Amino acid sequence: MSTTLVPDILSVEELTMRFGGLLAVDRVSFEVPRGTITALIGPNGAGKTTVFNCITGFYRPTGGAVRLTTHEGREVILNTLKDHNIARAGVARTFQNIRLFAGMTALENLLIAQHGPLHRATGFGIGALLGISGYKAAEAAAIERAAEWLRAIGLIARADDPAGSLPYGDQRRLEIARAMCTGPSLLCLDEPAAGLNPRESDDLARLLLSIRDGTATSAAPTSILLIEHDMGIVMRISDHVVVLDHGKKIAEGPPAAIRQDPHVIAAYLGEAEQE
Ligand SMILES: Nc1ncnc2c1ncn2[C@@H]1O[C@H](COP(=O)(O)OP(=O)(O)OP(=O)(O)O)[C@@H](O)[C@H]1O
Repeated sequence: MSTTLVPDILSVEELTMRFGGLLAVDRVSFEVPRGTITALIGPNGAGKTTVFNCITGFYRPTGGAVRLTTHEGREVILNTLKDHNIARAGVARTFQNIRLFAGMTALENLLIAQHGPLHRATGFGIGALLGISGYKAAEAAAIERAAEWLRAIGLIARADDPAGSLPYGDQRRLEIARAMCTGPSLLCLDEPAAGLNPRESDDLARLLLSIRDGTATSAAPTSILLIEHDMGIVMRISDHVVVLDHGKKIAEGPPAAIRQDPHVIAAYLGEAEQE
């Protein structure tokens, strides 16, 4: 879809997911252009979360393909991998419901996210237990990365507070920081603005733009795929919008065009206006 020579970060090709007799996703194709925030929108039951679950390995699609081209230019066919290998390939996600470790501190939540990379960095060896320097260096880097993200989301002063004691909007941003601590090529967010007040939504919008642009921390600019019902946020921060209805793609384009698309107005925005 992109007109540049840079490969899209994600390419979804003829993706199909059937649950028994229900065709939840019907030959859906779209791309997430590199360096963008791409939103996946549509009415309830349109198939958005199912598409997400196919991309992130929670479901094995009935048909079609999902290709990721990582930061380093490596192409990975995601639909053949298990979910932990998809995470390792560079796809991080958050869920509709908050899934932090509520009793652990904000900092601990961000360190746990880096457990796999930390151990890989040291060859899963006994060095970790013996405190050998390679492990110590990797551990220090993990703590520095966590601190950077805590600063980026304005929670460094609450690093040692249990995650469950934080206000809801802070927990939402902490989940995003946790996903970013894995150093993904693609960040997938399922309704990150759900339940946020207007100020929290503004904070979220700023955070997502800074993640896309690589200005949040020293991490590279990161492409984002976003499911979101809050049209205010979608229209404000998305570069590209894909619209599903009844399992099919009905429109795709920049937010300004999507806002005026008659199919979208009929299927989704029109419905919202009637509420
Ligand atoms: N595990 C499953 N088993 C059977 N049917 C499912 C399953 N997951 C989703 N569905 C069905 O697939 C269709 C698409 O659901 P999905 O959750 O992907 O929609 P959505 O666009 O994310 O909706 P919402 O905005 O309400 O979250 C729905 O009819 C849903 O009931």
